[in-house]
Amino acid sequence: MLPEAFLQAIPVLEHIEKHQHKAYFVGGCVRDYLLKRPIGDIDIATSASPSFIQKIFPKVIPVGIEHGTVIVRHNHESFEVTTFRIDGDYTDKRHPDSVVFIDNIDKDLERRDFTINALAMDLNGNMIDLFDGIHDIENRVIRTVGNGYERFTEDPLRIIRAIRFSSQLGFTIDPKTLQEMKEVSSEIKTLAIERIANEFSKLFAGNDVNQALNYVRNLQIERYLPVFCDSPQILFSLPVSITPLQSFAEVIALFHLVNPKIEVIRWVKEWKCSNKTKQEALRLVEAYSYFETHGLDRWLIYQLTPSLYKGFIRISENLTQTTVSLHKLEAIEQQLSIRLKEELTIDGYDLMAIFPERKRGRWIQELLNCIEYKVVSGELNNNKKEIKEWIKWNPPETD
Ligand SMILES: Nc1ccn([C@@H]2O[C@H](COP(=O)(O)OP(=O)(O)OP(=O)(O)O)[C@@H](O)[C@H]2O)c(=O)n1
Ligand SMILES: [Mg+2]
Repeated sequence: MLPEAFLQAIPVLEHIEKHQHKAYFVGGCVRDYLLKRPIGDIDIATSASPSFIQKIFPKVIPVGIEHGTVIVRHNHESFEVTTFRIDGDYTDKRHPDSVVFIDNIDKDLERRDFTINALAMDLNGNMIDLFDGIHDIENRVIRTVGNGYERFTEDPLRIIRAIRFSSQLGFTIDPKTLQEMKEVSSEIKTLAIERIANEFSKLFAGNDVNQALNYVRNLQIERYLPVFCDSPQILFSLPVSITPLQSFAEVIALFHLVNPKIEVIRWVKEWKCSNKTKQEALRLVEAYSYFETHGLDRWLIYQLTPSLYKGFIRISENLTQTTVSLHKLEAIEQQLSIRLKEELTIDGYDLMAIFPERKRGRWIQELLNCIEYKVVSGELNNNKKEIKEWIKWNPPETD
């Protein structure tokens, strides 16, 4: 019996086959199925043209129709359906200049990156394995389909993908493939940084991140990566054995904490990260720096917010070799009397009313920050009367 993810896609394959076209599961989903790993996205390859797929399914999103890819929506799920194709040259290193649709899957599998990704499976679970992908899965090896030099030149991102798969799957890279990666590695500098960042996030999240980082160091890939290219030693500054990180924000935070001269802002800018990544990295750094001097306390937990607890734990684990328990963070969270500044029972207007003779100014924000700290750390109750009383005895200095 196929896993649930495949079962949901079966009606899509059946519908294509009903129209006298071939359809297979391909790529990562087949690999992960054989490895009994959780299945991510389901990719389907077919002999039907994109326009034919658009005709026979009611809901089709033409995401990359010029390369033969559409998304079929079925039962509120999305399936990437790509027409069998052979690729022309890749002048932009990302998209082939031209693609030719074909009606046979063999050549389609031949253009793919690694043998473990070049498997196809039909509706009944029968495998098409033209390049010994199953053998390589059994032996836990990453090997290119055919000539590695060509595969990596077509898309140099595959060099980083190979290392990412070694991290995620714990596979080793075949020596010949590794040599070919080395030969083409300088082409990495032609890639869009967002694509590299996406692979790097997955690389750092893999269970075998340390093996993967050794590959990165051995191939000296840092020469072609922003920030690292100016300070190659930072790749060697990490603890010898790190535990996986689950987001690029965590990666940036860790690198900044071990190399404080390189600011988070520079990482974010040169790696073209989102604002969300930037904010998370800054918070993690701030929290960890506070933790180093104050240890775990309510103020730390309050600043961190629950969505970053696990990231904070992973950063601490990498830097202190001791484990901070999630349970402990949550227990401290329970003690918090407020979770947000807005929950304070006092605001700027109240402060101005207490000191009517004072002009508006920085003192208001500073006093509010001070009250916020005292309430969070439990020195003051979040009670308007009590806070006012405290202010009376501790009036702010004049600006
Ligand atoms: N540069 C690339 C990217 C993808 N592929 C092929 O397209 C398939 C789907 O690509 P993608 O979803 O990016 O990778 P997956 O192998 O499915 O891995 P993931 O688990 O990350 O989805 C791959 O298996 C591989 O056959 C390729 O040959 N070259
Ligand atoms: Mg995939």
